[in-house]
Amino acid sequence: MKLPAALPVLRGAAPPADTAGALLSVQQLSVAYGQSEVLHGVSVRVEPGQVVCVMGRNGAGKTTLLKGIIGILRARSGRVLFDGRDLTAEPAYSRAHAGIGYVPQGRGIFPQLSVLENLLIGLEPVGGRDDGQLEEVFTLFPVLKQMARRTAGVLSGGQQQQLAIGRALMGRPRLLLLDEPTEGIQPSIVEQIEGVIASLKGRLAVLLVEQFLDFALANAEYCYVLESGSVTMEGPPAVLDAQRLREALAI
Ligand SMILES: Nc1ncnc2c1ncn2[C@@H]1O[C@H](COP(=O)(O)OP(=O)(O)OP(=O)(O)O)[C@@H](O)[C@H]1O
Repeated sequence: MKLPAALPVLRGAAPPADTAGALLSVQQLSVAYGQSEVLHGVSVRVEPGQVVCVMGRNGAGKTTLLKGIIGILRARSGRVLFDGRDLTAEPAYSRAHAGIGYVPQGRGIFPQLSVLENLLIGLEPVGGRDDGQLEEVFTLFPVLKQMARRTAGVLSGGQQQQLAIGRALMGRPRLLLLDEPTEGIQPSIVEQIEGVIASLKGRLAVLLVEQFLDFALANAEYCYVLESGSVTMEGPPAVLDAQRLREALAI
């Protein structure tokens, strides 16, 4: 993808004060591992149906941000609001029940269980009810239907990624957190995952962590760049300074 010509960097742009209309509003979130704070006052906003990308080099704090949003890691300070509801003190399962789906880096599938069993586990946030999600997931990822009875551990990396996304979709999330879905995946599957994200656009909001710049810029409507645990750039892909972006991502 051709990057746009250099335009102003929106460094240190003030976080949106109002949360009206936002599906997700992360406000000045700080997260620490023990005494070591790695996320410093990060503010991120996702509108309903919007695809938003978080970029940054290794160790910038992208995964920590997603874990702070889903509640695997607790906030040291700041707030996580979802659909106007303050989830900051809520455990991860409450956030999943509220409508946040999470596809962790490395996929987090259960290798000993079958593909179908993995998918059915994804129904937990909706009380085990399948109102057609399984067929929808099979339509999005036909290979999962073909391999439904197979042990998930035998799937290729790309198939496991599809399974992880499919499992998250079984819970009918309104926001999907995707941590590096293209990592270690062959180009044809990257295209397929890109197609799925495109097909989800408008129906479901996606907060995508991605190091693959072209993938991020092609798919996101708004981007944040994290450096050392802080947002240093943000804006729609067309207004991000291409040179500065490459420097921030060390490309
Ligand atoms: N369990 C942990 N205990 C202590 N420090 C951690 C832990 N997990 C991550 N960190 C540190 O927190 C910082 C941010 O890590 P994080 O995994 O969020 O970065 P990232 O941007 O997702 O990187 P990557 O692209 O490599 O996944 C890094 O300095 C990392 O070493």
